[in-house]
Amino acid sequence: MDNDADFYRELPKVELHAHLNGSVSFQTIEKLIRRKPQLNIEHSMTAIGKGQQRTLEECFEVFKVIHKLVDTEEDILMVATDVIREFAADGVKYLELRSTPREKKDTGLTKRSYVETIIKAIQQCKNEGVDIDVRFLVAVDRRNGAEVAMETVKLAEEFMLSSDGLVLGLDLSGDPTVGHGKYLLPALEKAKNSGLKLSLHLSEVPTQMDESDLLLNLPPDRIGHGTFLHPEVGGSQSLVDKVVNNNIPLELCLTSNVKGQTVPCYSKHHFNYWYQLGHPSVICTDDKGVFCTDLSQEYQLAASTFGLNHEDVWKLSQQAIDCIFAPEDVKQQLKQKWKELHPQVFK
Ligand SMILES: CC(C)=CCNc1ncnc2c1ncn2[C@@H]1O[C@H](COP(=O)(O)O)[C@@H](O)[C@H]1O
Repeated sequence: MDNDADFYRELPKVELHAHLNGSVSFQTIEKLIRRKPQLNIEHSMTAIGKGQQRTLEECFEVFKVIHKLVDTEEDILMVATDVIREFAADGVKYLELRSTPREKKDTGLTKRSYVETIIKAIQQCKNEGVDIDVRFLVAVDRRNGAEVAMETVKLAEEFMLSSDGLVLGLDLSGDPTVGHGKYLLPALEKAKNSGLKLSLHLSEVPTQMDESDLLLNLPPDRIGHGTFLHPEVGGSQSLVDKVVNNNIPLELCLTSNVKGQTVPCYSKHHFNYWYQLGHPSVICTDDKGVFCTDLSQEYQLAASTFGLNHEDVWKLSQQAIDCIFAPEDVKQQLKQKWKELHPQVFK
């Protein structure tokens, strides 16, 4: 068909869980490879194609390869502007990008200039009139421990105050099998107390029950993945109760979880559990470049797997507006936009 594909492309969408360096498209990787031929990097090392799967460990190796390709301010500016334009072309009207500030001595890249460059990319796209509202979450890689987490929080706080509302929060991500969230608690508490919104990757693997129990007490403002929170997959009712009682939305990434093998197949994805509960859940891409997907495809997959019709899908994309970190007036503007677009999408 492709009226159906057209519907999903035209559907206005909100993307809340997109890691910048995981979102780099084939075309942009091509440009980066041309800039750095000496690295001998091939496409097969930066993406996981259709029908392919990798272990979690292998997936995290992919990010290391992409990080080698993206290590100057110029690279970051190109990657961020390309990613923003691609999300806009996919019908995303509001995007919260996240990325881990990195420094690279030999290229002069600092963590501060890293964040500044992403802000510059957001402003550049805005000035060009790209039809998308983009905000930024500063990411903490759990691998780097408590001290780096605290430094990152301080940087995020500064940018929250100086970026005119573009920097809204903090993301906790990185290889879930490394480190323990208890060491990061002081940094996360500081972030929360200063007004940064918290989106935490929780229970991405089954061994994180204690950590999730602890971090849910903060409580976070949103949860990334939450794959193993519910009792049917080894989580617990008390974890579910904490999520439900605090009304914490989940960011759910179907293809990422299937390709990374934390979920056995689409039909067993925990989207169904939370959707049936009526709990706020937002479909997201995670790493659209690495997992060769886009948000339209992810909505279409959720619909075909779980039997949602176009009206259900519309409601799902509209409900995502209530889960954004930007303030109330932005939510109202987006709701108005959805209202205006409805006749066009259902023509
Ligand atoms: C391996 C797999 C199935 C990935 C999907 N799930 C993920 N879980 C945790 N952290 C992630 C995931 N995807 C991306 N990241 C984080 O995002 C980084 C890449 O984007 P960036 O450099 O922060 O701009 C990775 O190094 C990692 O720290």
